[in-house]
Amino acid sequence: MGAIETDSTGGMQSATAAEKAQVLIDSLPWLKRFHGETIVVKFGGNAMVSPDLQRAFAEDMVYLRYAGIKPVVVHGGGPQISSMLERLGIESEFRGGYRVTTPEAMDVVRMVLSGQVNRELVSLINGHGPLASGLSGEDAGLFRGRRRGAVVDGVEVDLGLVGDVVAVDPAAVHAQLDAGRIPVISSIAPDGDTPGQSLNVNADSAAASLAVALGAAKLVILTDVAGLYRDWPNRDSLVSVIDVPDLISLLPSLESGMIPKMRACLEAVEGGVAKAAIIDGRVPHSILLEVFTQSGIGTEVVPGGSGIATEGNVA
Ligand SMILES: Nc1ncnc2c1ncn2[C@@H]1O[C@H](COP(=O)(O)OP(=O)(O)O)[C@@H](O)[C@H]1O
Ligand SMILES: CC(=O)N[C@@H](CCC(=O)OP(=O)(O)O)C(=O)O
Repeated sequence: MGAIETDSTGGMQSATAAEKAQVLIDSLPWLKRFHGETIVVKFGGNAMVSPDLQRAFAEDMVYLRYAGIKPVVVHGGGPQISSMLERLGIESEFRGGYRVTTPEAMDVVRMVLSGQVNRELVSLINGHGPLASGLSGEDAGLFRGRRRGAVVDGVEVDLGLVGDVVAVDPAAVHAQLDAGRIPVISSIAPDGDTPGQSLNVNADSAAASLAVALGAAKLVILTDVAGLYRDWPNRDSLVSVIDVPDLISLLPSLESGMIPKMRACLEAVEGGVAKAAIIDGRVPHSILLEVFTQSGIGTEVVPGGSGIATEGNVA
């Protein structure tokens, strides 16, 4: 598409009819590849801070749905939780990429994710028709969680009410998909060991567990950077494709938010999802570019074993 002039927002201001048609035709192999398939999309809190980006994201989900693909949204809301905690004067800190979650903070996490962010996304999608339906990981036995800690600088850290998803019953999601809906899921899980207790699950990790349970064709994680940087924050070290063995060796050197994200990609691909991608949610409609173009954007994690990692050559 090098010949097409674009404006500052990436719009095709002066594309000819033939060029516009070519863009549509170029998507044909991907429409065929993903028709009838499930794609789990994780929408991160940092990628959803702008109302315009939220609206574009909702359009993309509707577009995928009408293209015959089954999108399933798992959302975070870390910045939104932090801002509510601050307003309420409740302290919170991150250790090893996870929020240390007290019982008081857990109430806020649940209120913001299931009561605010989930509702906003559902209503934005439903501005296009009655398509989206909100769920929490607590609904209909969707997720079962177990408390986890973290190891920071070689020391075991208690994260409080933070958990991993250890079992998924995707029946409720299948029911929504069968009804033609777009499920929108918040990352809260009931604690399988303590009835009545909810756990705060990192949304990347929840999305990966769900992608595996659904047998999704792809997991796409939207965030606020262009992808994985091998040598963060060196902007020349963006990784375009990385295979599982290479990612496993890179994981111990990663920092903060990238740790759960790359662990999630690993879990998804090792669980049978053919590809997991980290893409830049700040680019409007980045998900369409990821799904419907040859090179995709951002960083793709693939099973591999062939040492195919490449840097600095993102499309
Ligand atoms: N190696 C890395 N590559 C890319 N980003 C990194 C890396 N290490 C740390 N980061 C940080 O991780 C952040 C993304 O994680 P996070 O803030 O949790 O996003 P989200 O809200 O989308 O889940 C980036 O904005 C960046 O600051
Ligand atoms: C345990 C843990 O850290 N949970 C996250 C859940 C939300 C989330 O993952 O949001 P993003 O996708 O926007 O980062 C949190 O409390 O912030």
